[in-house]
Amino acid sequence: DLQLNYYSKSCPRAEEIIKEQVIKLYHKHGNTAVSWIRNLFHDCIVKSCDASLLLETTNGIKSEQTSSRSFGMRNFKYVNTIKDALERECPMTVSCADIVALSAREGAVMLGGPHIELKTGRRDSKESYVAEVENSIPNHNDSMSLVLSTFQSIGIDTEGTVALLGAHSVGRVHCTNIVQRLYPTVDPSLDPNYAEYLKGRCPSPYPDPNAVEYARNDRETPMVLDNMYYKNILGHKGLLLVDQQLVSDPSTYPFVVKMAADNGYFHDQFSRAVVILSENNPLTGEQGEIRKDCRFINKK
Ligand code: HEM
Ligand SMILES: [Ca+2]
Ligand SMILES: [Ca+2]
Repeated sequence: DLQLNYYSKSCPRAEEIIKEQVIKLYHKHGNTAVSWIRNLFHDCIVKSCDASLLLETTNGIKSEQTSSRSFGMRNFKYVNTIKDALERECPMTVSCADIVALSAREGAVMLGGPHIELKTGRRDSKESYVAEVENSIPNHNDSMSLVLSTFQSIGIDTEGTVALLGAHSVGRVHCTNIVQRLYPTVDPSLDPNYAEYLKGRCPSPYPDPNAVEYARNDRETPMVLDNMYYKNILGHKGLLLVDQQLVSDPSTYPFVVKMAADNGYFHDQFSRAVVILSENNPLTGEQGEIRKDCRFINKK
């Protein structure tokens, strides 16, 4: 089973090393911290928190990163920086799955979020589950009831789901994911002034998907994991349809109001939900393996 401080004997400085590396990377590329949080969601909700997301396409393996749901994900190469630091201290000991979990935890701290106590001892998958990605991760224009039932299926309740979407208080969205709400007519659930601003960011209804055209998720505090997200969506300034639906759906709306009013409550609920997400169906004991390189399964 997962336990607190799983590496206390085998690699006592493991958690400290991950923290040091996340801090270092944050100072070089602030958005790495944002990526670690998104990685946790995209890895853990697909089958298990098992670093399946990190596998690259090679003979016999098609990477989950190639799924359309992974669009916009970045900074995977810096996972290697963290793993290399761990390998130097304790070779073949710390799993990539625990790097996913703990880097997300430290990323949240760097972005002014809560410090979350997480168990460790996850092991790494020996396969990619690319075919399951689209069923496991909702699309940004799916209905709220589908989103809620997806999270429910891994034990995250409505309140926890509302809190997790608060991760959209940081980071960016590319224009391809926004333009349906701007052209040919502006979605009436968008604040008209905000829509004008977004049109400035995304001037074409047909953005080149390879162009680096995007808007920040939260114009107010784009690099702070705070409850500004909920204030924004209450003010009709949500970027994705899924964000705006938290306000229009009567089952989620009361939690939005509460989180908008109380950053501490948001952080508590976010922490609670991250723990559940990070403990989804882990590989433990003799299951899976400890990868040497997070991008590839070990050679036999
Ligand atoms: C139904 C649930 C969700 C949907 C449909 C969704 C969808 C998306 C989409 C479409 C983007 C923008 C990608 C782009 O255009 O570059 C995005 C960004 C992001 N998402 Fe989500 N998301 C969901 C839940 C979550 C959760 C639970 C987390 C973490 C706890 C999360 C963390 C992030 C982060 C941090 C970004 C910004 C990434 C960056 O700037 O590099 N999302 N999400
Ligand atoms: Ca996974
Ligand atoms: Ca923010």
